[in-house]
Amino acid sequence: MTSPSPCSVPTTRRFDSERDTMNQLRPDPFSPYQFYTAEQWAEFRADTPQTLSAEELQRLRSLNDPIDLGEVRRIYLSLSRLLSSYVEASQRLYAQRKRFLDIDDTQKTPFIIGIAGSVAVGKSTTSRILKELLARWPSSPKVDLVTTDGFLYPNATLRDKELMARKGFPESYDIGALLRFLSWIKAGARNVRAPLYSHLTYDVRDSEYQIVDRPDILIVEGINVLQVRDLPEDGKMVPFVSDFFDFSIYIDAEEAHIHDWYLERFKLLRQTAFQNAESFFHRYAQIGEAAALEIAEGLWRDINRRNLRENILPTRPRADLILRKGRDHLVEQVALRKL
Ligand SMILES: Nc1ncnc2c1ncn2[C@@H]1O[C@H](COP(=O)(O)OP(=O)(O)O)[C@@H](O)[C@H]1O
Ligand SMILES: CC(C)(COP(=O)(O)O)[C@@H](O)C(=O)NCCC(=O)O
Repeated sequence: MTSPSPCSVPTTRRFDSERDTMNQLRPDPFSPYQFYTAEQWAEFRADTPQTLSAEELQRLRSLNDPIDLGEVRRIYLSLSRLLSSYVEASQRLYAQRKRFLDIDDTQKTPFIIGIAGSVAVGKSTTSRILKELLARWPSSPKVDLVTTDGFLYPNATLRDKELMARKGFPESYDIGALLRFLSWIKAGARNVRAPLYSHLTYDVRDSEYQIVDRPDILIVEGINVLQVRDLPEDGKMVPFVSDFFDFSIYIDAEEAHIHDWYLERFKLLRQTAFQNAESFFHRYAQIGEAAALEIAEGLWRDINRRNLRENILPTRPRADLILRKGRDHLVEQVALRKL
């Protein structure tokens, strides 16, 4: 296959928010990333077969995500092919290291993919599609997906710590539990439990867990997965969640678009999930649309946008791959780390 050439000329793009103007993805000769338009990226698909049907895709996509099979062809098949070469290379390296150390065991180590990005940017859809595509490789690997919301502290604890308005910020997660989970997975432990979160009750589920049993590939999705922590002065060791990743992806979009998607989703949820009397947000289905949208604006501005600016967007340069979406949710640009 002849490789498509990357975009070499900086693209002139309009960024509405002041924040994005400072952080825009701008191809430059010294960037650690190689930039591709969606069309250039699509050529890397080569002969990777399209294994998803329209019905399956419908099931995988989130509420307000218009993703179609064309987008799977353009973006996700190339990504699946790239990841297959990373997984093969990592398995070879792992086997060589065992030979070097004269270790005689057949235990496998899962390949871990981290998926980061703002609330409402579409991480869930990307993660579910990747999970399906990777599981359909000819080698039929076992692929599991874990979301980090299960590792949030329960609401009772967040209330005690006065962190309810900081849900999703680094301090709202039990990072120790997430790190322990990842070390067990990497060590090849069997039947590791991951806690689960309910968007309906807006809380961690009580005594309900997902069992992760030695997958070949584990996808770990969450807004916080590329965050680094301050180093303590007492010399205590502080591993980062991303230390466990073999590959990481950041889903990116202009802040103004993510804001609109959050609001659009809130409107849709008012007509669907919030109608359920069990929903934490049920009261927002019962008030007028203008009042409900004002509340959604506040949640976006005071929690999710703040978190995006302070904790999430600053982690973008740590990703191996960045998928930059346009207004219509479709990926317009792909940046792959070359260094
Ligand atoms: N209040 C809610 N009620 C029901 N589902 C929700 C609610 N908020 C978010 N979701 C769903 O939870 C999933 C994760 O959402 P989010 O954390 O914003 O990440 P992303 O939009 O990047 O996937 C999405 O599928 C979304 O549709
Ligand atoms: C649960 C979330 C923090 C996302 O968690 P993640 O799976 O990314 O760890 C987010 O969906 C959320 O609830 N944010 C708080 C503000 C809000 O209600 O939108």
